[in-house]
Amino acid sequence: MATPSSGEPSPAALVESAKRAAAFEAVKNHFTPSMTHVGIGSGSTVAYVVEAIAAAMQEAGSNSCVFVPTGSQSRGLILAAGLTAIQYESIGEQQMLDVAFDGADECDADFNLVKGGGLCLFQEKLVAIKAKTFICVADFRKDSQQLLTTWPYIPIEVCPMASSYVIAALKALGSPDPQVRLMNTGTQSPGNVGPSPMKTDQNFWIVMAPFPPLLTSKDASAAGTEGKTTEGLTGKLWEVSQLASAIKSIPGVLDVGIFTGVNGPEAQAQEGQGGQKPIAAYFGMSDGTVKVRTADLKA
Ligand SMILES: O=C[C@H](O)[C@H](O)[C@H](O)COP(=O)(O)O
Repeated sequence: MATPSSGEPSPAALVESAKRAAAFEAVKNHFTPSMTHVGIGSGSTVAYVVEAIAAAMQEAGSNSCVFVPTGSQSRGLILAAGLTAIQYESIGEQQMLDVAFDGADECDADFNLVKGGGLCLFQEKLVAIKAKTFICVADFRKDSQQLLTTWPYIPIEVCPMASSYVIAALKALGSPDPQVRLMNTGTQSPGNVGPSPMKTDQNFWIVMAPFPPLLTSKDASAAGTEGKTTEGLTGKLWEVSQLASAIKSIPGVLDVGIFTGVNGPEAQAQEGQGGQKPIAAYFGMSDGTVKVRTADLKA
């Protein structure tokens, strides 16, 4: 395999600088130190969001904003940056977060997301739907027309005792080979015959469910299927939100790593609070620029 000549950044370094550029641009456009409550997602890209927020707060000499984490890794990032973390449970019923920032494994043309590739999805969804606006921050690999084009599976958080039942139900929905996500370590304790399942912050398991690429609602309307499944070349094709609700309704599923439905302003126009979908997605590109996709806010 060819190695980059000296002086050229490696592919991994390019991805990291793309994540950082996207994070700093998103924070510049959507965070102000006068905000009071901000949600912080999980994953490697969000680390740069926290870095950018901490720098903005330090520059403003402000320390009045509190941050709501989406799991143990997220909480660690907030505290390590010298920021104040509060528990999700302590947020009042009517209190909304000014904004929430989070990463994604894939973002489609209609701002539906796949999330949970780093085992976090349930708390991320709780935080997203408590935010007035949700901003997605990612690198160029995550920018897609349809979900599951590049990312290979839907992460689903399940109660361990129900995992076999959930897997059978996912096969019935058309997933070719759903699997419990296992630790990729060779270490085994005596009597333990194989690697253990990875555990989420809720002590649940993740089932990885591959499906053919998911139709956006526009794709489904154009195909005349109105959100129902259709037979494609690779088997059943699902519209994103139909599949998300079919999976969510399987007994034993805590939540599904598809963020879909409405965004924050659309939810508020319907007298709700926040929404699962971001209003903007920032993608750091390999050439150092940042591509910004902004939802058409009709609400
Ligand atoms: O489980 C993890 C979260 O959903 C992450 O936000 C997502 O996997 C993206 O992570 P990263 O920024 O590391 O690509």
